[in-house]
Amino acid sequence: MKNIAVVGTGYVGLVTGVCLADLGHHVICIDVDEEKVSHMRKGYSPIYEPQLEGLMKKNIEEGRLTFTTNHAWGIPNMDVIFLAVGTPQQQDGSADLTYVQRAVNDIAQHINRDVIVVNKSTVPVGTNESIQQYFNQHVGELGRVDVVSNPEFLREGSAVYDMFHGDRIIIGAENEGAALLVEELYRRLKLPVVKTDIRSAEMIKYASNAFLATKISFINEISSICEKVGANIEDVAYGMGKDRRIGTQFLQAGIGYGGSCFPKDTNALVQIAGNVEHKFDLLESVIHVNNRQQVLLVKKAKERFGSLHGKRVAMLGLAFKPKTDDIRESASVVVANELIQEGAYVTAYDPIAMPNASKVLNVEFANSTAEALQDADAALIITEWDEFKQLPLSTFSEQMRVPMVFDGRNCYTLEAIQESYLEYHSIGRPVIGEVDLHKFEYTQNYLSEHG
Ligand SMILES: NC(=O)c1ccc[n+]([C@@H]2O[C@H](COP(=O)([O-])OP(=O)(O)OC[C@H]3O[C@@H](n4cnc5c(N)ncnc54)[C@H](O)[C@@H]3O)[C@@H](O)[C@H]2O)c1
Ligand SMILES: O=c1ccn([C@@H]2O[C@H](COP(=O)(O)OP(=O)(O)O[C@H]3O[C@H](CO)[C@@H](O)[C@H](O)[C@H]3O)[C@@H](O)[C@H]2O)c(=O)[nH]1
Repeated sequence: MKNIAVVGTGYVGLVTGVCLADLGHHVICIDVDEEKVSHMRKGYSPIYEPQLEGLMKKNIEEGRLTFTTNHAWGIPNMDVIFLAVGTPQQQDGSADLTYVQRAVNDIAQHINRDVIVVNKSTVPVGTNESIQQYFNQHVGELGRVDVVSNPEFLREGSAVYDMFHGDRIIIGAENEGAALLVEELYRRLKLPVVKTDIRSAEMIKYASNAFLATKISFINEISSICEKVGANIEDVAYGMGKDRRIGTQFLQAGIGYGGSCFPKDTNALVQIAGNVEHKFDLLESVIHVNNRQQVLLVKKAKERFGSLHGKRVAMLGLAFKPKTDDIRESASVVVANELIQEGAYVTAYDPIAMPNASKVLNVEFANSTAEALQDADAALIITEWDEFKQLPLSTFSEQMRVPMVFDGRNCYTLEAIQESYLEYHSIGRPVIGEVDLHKFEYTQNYLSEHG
């Protein structure tokens, strides 16, 4: 069992640290965010991620997991140092490597022996070679550093599960001994290991995310054609996915992909490809389709009402996907801002993500689905939380002023909708029901005039 430091304790670093500790290693998680660290020391996870907190507490109690803000305490005497800091998007779409550079500098200052630095941050091809050169120049006589690229493929909302049951572990290394040692760290997981050179490992990460994003934009384009020709995207995706060469996963049509990875990684790969010789036209279209898809519900609602000015709109779901409190690049942010711009009054509800959303969204927040739907003229479903999928459809008709639903995640079967009193617009499927908007307008005018 090895002594491991993990630098950067966000989604990737914390899950990596906790899971490596659970495999039996001694892990010190280092983060510059003092509040986060003091929280984690007490066994509280700063992020909502199923299974994570329980596993964290267990490994703290069993003495294999500690947290610090102090690189000088965490870095010396380690066998392996994982790097898992953020690589956000810059204005031009390329990856911002500021945090990586700072963390590498922090690590270099405190290395006192031979060590392997394993990079899990998603970085442009060539970055890990630059990191290797930096260590070669700055660590000197105190120890030899071997940099290994080990990109991460976990999904938020199922991160712990993915760590233990991933499809593959990618190890990119120039030094065979370093690659073997990293493989050994994960041995108990019994997962397939792909060993390659560093540049190919870096490329595997970007290419994988770009391909998955392409699948989503492809099925979203097909869903628009389904709407035009009267086909049903659910049946089309199922029928396509049964072909094992295509596969059923990532063919869920909706209001586009969000999150901290697909948007930034697709943009970064477009930048890596460049503007002239290898211009990545296909991926640029994927991004364009996704931007269009994120505003689709607002477009549909606007078309249906004529104008959204003064309408009360309920937004169900804010997280970029279920089972996470992350709203980074979520369609909800785009949708809320569009609605506000159109002059609508927005009330939003999300089972988990409201504290994060309240930092960036200027909307009203409700305490429950029913409260959000109260007197609404339209409901927009943004995230397919089970809570919404299991909602009796009568809740919409009972709570809303106008029972008009725009479902961006196809949460309900058309059969169930047919038995409800809703007008229901979804993605790539026929519209069901038709409310008489004149009747509702008349009632509203009558009530406002006569009290
Ligand atoms: N979030 C995901 O699902 C996911 C999955 C696979 C890969 N990735 C990649 O992994 C990397 C990390 O992503 P994330 O979502 O975990 O980021 P994050 O923003 O959640 O966490 C990064 C953490 O690093 C800390 N940090 C920054 N500089 C530091 C330093 N010098 N020393 C110590 N700590 C420092 C920050 O305080 C923060 O807590 C990114 O490159 C991302 O693209 C993310
Ligand atoms: O069929 C689908 C599948 C996903 N999505 C959307 O795509 C986004 C991303 O979903 P998902 O991939 O499940 O979550 P992430 O946590 O962003 O994980 C992706 O990004 C991570 C960061 O790089 C990688 O590690 C993972 O392998 C990769 O799946 C979300 O907005 C989903 O709603 C769809 O619209 N349709």
